[in-house]
Amino acid sequence: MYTSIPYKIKVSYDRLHNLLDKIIDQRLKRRASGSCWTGDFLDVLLDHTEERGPDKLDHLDVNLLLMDLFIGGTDTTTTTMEWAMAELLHNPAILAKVKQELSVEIGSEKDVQEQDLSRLPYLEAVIKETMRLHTTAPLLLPHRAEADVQICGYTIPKHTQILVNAWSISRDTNYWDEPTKFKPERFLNSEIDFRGKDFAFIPFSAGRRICPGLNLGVRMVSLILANLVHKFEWKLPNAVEPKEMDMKDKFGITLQKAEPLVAFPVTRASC
Ligand code: HEM
Repeated sequence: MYTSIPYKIKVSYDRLHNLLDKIIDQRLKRRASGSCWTGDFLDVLLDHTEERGPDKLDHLDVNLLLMDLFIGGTDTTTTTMEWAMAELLHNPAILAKVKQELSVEIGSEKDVQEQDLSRLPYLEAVIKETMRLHTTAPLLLPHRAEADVQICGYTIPKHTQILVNAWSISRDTNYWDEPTKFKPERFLNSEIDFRGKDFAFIPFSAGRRICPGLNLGVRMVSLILANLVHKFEWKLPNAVEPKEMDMKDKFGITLQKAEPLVAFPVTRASC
């Protein structure tokens, strides 16, 4: 099944596959013993294995679906988080604005909660700008034409593999002013969103195959970033100046930082 992928990745996939098998088996035993239905995602999927009809899944379907979510949801969110933190440390004036927003809206005593996120427009702009400048999946995922199509005078034959360069789109000077600069302000008082209707900004893709984890991903990244900034001061190692930080990227399915970010958290009280 995974014959065309590198050996190291295959081993990780196999381990994840086995781990998920164990979790599914445990849950099946619990369900068979009559323990209560938790209503979580796994229970809902397993309910579909007991159905008859076109929606019926088997245990392999459940395993592979969960694997898809693990694979789709891990590198993407951690890479976005790392870039967002790196940009904030690289741009102290922007970091100060995020802190200011958090201090006014949340106050120093409280943690940031999910329901607070709608009151943090500057944080949201920082996350959008991170996804624009460091497009998490630069070529999205490969697609394939189901039929011959004509686009702008070009013929795309049926079965052609299509890669959409979302990275280059989000740096196109026809749509973006000073595209290589990190400027969250460009998203303030702007309608541009990443939900697939603005084709100049498609970090989650668009259309039927748009990332199904969009809402979860954005919430996770926003909540974690907000609390990291709100609860800690951050120091760079070896007295590196923010402007000297290495901000180069390394091409891959996800666009990682070439040099992993290293920074030390210091709790507010001990600063
Ligand atoms: C910042 C976070 C994330 C980003 C930037 C992101 C981005 C993307 C992109 C660009 C695609 C390819 C869409 C396409 O062109 O076909 C994709 C697909 C996918 N994502 Fe995400 N994603 C994120 C978080 C998540 C999370 C948290 C999950 C699940 C828990 C997830 C699950 C998936 C799955 C299952 C697919 C494949 C969908 C399909 O094949 O139709 N993603 N994501």
